Formats: sequence, structure tokens, C-alpha cells
Amino acid sequence: MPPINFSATGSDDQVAAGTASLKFKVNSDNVRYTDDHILAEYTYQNTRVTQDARGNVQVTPTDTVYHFKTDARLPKVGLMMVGWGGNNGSTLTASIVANRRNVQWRTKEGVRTPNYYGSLVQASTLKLGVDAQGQDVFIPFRDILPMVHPNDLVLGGWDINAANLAEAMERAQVLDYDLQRQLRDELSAYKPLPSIYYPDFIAANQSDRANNVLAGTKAENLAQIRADIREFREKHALDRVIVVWTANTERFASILPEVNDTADHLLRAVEAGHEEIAPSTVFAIASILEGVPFINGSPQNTFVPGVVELAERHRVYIGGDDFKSGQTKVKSVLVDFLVNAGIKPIGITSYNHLGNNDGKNLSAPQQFRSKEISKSNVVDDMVAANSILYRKNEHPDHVVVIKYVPAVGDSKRALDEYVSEIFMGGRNTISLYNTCEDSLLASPLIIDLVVITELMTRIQYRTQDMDAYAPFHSVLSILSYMLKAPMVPEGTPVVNALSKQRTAMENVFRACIGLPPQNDMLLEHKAFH
Ligand SMILES: NC(=O)c1ccc[n+]([C@@H]2O[C@H](COP(=O)([O-])OP(=O)(O)OC[C@H]3O[C@@H](n4cnc5c(N)ncnc54)[C@H](O)[C@@H]3O)[C@@H](O)[C@H]2O)c1
Ligand SMILES: O=P([O-])([O-])O[C@@H]1[C@@H](O)[C@H](O)[C@@H](O)[C@H](O)[C@@H]1O
Repeated sequence: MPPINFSATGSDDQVAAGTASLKFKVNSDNVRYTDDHILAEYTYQNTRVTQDARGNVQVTPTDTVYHFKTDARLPKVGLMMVGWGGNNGSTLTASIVANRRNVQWRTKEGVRTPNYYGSLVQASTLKLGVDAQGQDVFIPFRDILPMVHPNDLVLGGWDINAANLAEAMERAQVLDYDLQRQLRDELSAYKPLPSIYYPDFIAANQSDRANNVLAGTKAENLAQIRADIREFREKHALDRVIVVWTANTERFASILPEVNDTADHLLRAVEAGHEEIAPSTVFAIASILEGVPFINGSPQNTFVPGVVELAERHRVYIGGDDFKSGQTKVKSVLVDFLVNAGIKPIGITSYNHLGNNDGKNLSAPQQFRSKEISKSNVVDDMVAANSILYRKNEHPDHVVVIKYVPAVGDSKRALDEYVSEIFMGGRNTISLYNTCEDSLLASPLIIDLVVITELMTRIQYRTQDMDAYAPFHSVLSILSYMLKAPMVPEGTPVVNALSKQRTAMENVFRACIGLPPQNDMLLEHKAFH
């Protein structure tokens, strides 16, 4: 990943920021601050468990010293959305503009003001420590390390439909009219770039949207998307660009030897125009080759093995899959609670209906199958962690149903039923009815994905056996909190439990400023005096 040359493009105040703008500094011999960087030495403590041939278990604490180096200078960042004219893309764009201009609007409940609720970074807090009385001290999540503010994001992107962002906002029917009215002028100036459209990958019912499409071969499409990224970066004098796929869910691509199983095969397959190369994969390749992180907000397997290898080769960050916005987010909390309470979910039925264009696309079998997969795997790690409740390879019955009902629009209705075995042969049934305003829940996640991905590009680490600092693995598993089917480096564990995902993010960022992980032991309050 190319290091940012702040002196070249960042505005003076951005370049000047650095550690002088930090909200707090840590008072420790293990943490050092230069004008531009936070340097922290952190001892990572774990516990190694081994079992000998006779079944004897050995438990050994381990210590690994990490050195973290975080660039505290905030770059000028551009967000390019694929599917910019969709419900998520238009809602996010309108909401950032409304926040940036502090546009207020009236509804029947009175005057409303813009906010970033639903963004973990912008609207949640974390416990930093305790005060002299032992009481918890909380700070905004965004203050743990220097992070880009969504108001400062430069927005752009592509869509196979030519509607400008004001037309797209109106079509989405997500935001109140009195707000839309005040944003129309600015949003009408935002026009999506023509995009790649290979009809076989999304539902046939999307064909009537495709009036803003690139011609040419797949190789020419790749070259054009790369040029679009470069031109966007240069036009806005950006230090960093991040691309997010919030376009329609594609069918899964087959993994084919000599086609997409390695980086070189994949690049050759694009040159040859192979039919199994999806638009989302072309966007991922273009982003990687331009040194730009790529995040997949949909469930399809954009990251075929060749893409992952290419990202590793170029040390570019990728992350996915599928925004975790509503029904699945609740599931990753509820099943975690049940299983960790020693209660055995045996039946999980997740039904929802929605009437937006995403729902229309998902009404096609192959596109639904992509979503069904990403929504179905979310309990696997929690179930596998409890061998008291579940035999090896035993799982709850888990059914996912999605129906397209235009009448409800973007206001998705989720109905869930959890049937569990409880004490002495009893049964517990939990039924939930959850009106998930799809785009109002997903849009803030895009902010978190972009802001945390950008932060990760400014953090490097070194352990005692490394002679230089290095970026993390290209597959950004730290993004898992925002994603239904978290991508992880090959051979590493997939964590879906929401509390673990958030704790992991918090504690990694605490380690970057030399602080121990949050543990909630509160020993000082349990001692006798
Ligand atoms: N709560 C949520 O909204 C939520 C949650 C999880 C995942 N997602 C996923 O996010 C994606 C977007 O959701 P949405 O509600 O905004 O859908 P949407 O249908 O409103 O928007 C998708 C946009 O992508 C465009 N598009 C399709 N193919 C394209 C291509 N190849 N290049 C460029 N543009 C293309 C369409 O024209 C449309 O404007 C979907 O895949 C959905 O499954 C949404
Ligand atoms: O995130 P979540 O609410 O579990 O899942 C949602 C699905 O239930 C919905 O049908 C789909 O349209 C959204 O894209 C999203 O994937």
C-alpha cells in the first residue's frame, strides 16, 4: 500500500494536525509521541492450551511484545460508492450533506436535526478507564485514535442508472420530504459515473435501471474504473480513496482453476473477458491495482481467491462481506446470549419482507441464495464454542426467508423466532418483530467501514522478530462488527458474536496507545477495602 505523501496533497491544517490535535495523551513509559506519530509498546497476553497424548491439559500464559506506530495526521479522504444511486448510497450522501450543513427539517413530530446515530464510531462511546473515585470514564469511540470525520469525506461513485443523487434520494423514499427539499440542489449536482453491467450477475428485473453502462471488453472496463479512481483522486486532491460496493447483490461466481483461483489467472481471465468474472470483482481488482482499499457491502463472493492473492501482493486492504444492519445484528447478540447462558437454540427462523430495489433484486433465486448464505452462517462460531449444548457438527435448524413486498418500501419488516431447549426438557420461544429501516440502519455502517479502514491504513506494527514496521494482513477482519459474513485471513477464526467483535476493535485501538484491554473485572470494587 503506497504511504500517503501528506506534504503533497493534504491541506495545511490537515497536515499540521498530527498529535497536537489528540484529545488526550497516555502517561506511560511505553507510549511516545512525535509531531506526527503515536508510538506504543504493548505486551499482548494470551493463553496457550495444549493436550498431551494422555489427555493432560497444559495451560500456559504467553507474552508477545508489539510495537505500534500510528500516523496521527488526518488525510483528505474520498469515498467512491459502487451503486451510488441506490437507497444506501443516496441516503448516506444526503445524510452527510445534511450533517455537514446542519440542515434541520420539520416532520409531524416537530423540528429534526441531523445526526450519525447507528454509527459506532460517531455515536457510541467506550470506557477509557476510571476516575479517582473508581467510576468509569467514557469517551466517544471516535476519540480513541485520530479518525476522519464523515463530514469531511469527498463523495463519488458509479451506478448503472443515470439518476443524479437528488433523483435517487427521491426514488429511495427514505428521507423526509422537508429534508429532501433542502438538499435537492446540492445533490442534483452529484452524478454517478457509468458502470459495469453484466446482466447475468444480478436479477433480470434490474435491466430497466441499466441506462448508464460502460461498453467495451472486461479489460477495457477494468482500465476505465482504474482511470475513474485516479481522476477522482486528482480532481479532489485526495490523499486517500476508499471504494465501497453498495450495488446490488450478485450471484455467486464459480471458483474455476486457471480462471480466478490465483491473481495471475484472474488478471489473464479479465484480459480474456471470461464470463465468470463479476462486476464487483472487476471493481475490486481496479481498486487494488490503484492502491485503494475495497469493501464489499453485499453478500456475493467478490473476493475470489485470485482477488485475495492480488490484495496480499499489493498490500492493499479489502473487507467484507455484506453490511450487518438489522435482523442479523440482533441474531448475533441473541444467540450469543442464549448459548453463553447455557440455553440451547434448536430452531432459528428469520423471515423478512421489504419493498425496496434491494428486495426486488433479492426476489431472484440466485441473488437470494447469496444473501441466504451470508445470513445463515452468523451463528456457527457461537454454536461451535459450546460442546456441552451441541455435539460436533450439530446446529440449530436455521431458516432464512426474504420476500419482496413493494408496499413496505425501505421499511423492512423482520420477524424472528428462536426456539430453545431449556432446563429439564423445557422449551423457550422468543419471537421478535423488528421494523428495520434498511437504509437508515445500513448507511451509518458504511461510515464506520470507511473510517476504520482508513484508520487502519495509518497503523503499522512490529513484533520482536520483525526488523521493520509493517501493515496488517490485507484482509481486514477488524471490520467484522459491521459485516454479516466477516472475511478473515485464510486459516484464522471467524468471529460473529457482536460483543466479541466490538471488544476486539476497542482493544486493538487501546493497544495502539499502549493501554491494556478492557476487562470489566472491577476488582477494585470487589476487594474488602
Ligand atoms: N440494510 C440494507 O440496506 C443492507 C444491509 C445489508 C446489505 N445490503 C446490501 O447493500 C446493497 C445495496 O443496498 P440498497 O438497498 O442500496 O440497494 P439498491 O438496489 O437501492 O441500490 C443498489 C444500486 O446499485 C446499482 N447497481 C447495480 N449493479 C451495479 C453495478 N454493477 N455497478 C454500479 N451500480 C450498480 C443499482 O442501479 C442501484 O442503484 C445490496 O446488495 C444489499 O443487499 C443492504
Ligand atoms: O442485515 P440484515 O437485516 O440481517 O439483512 C437484511 C436482509 O434481511 C434484507 O432482506 C436485505 O434486503 C438487506 O440487504 C439485509 O441484508
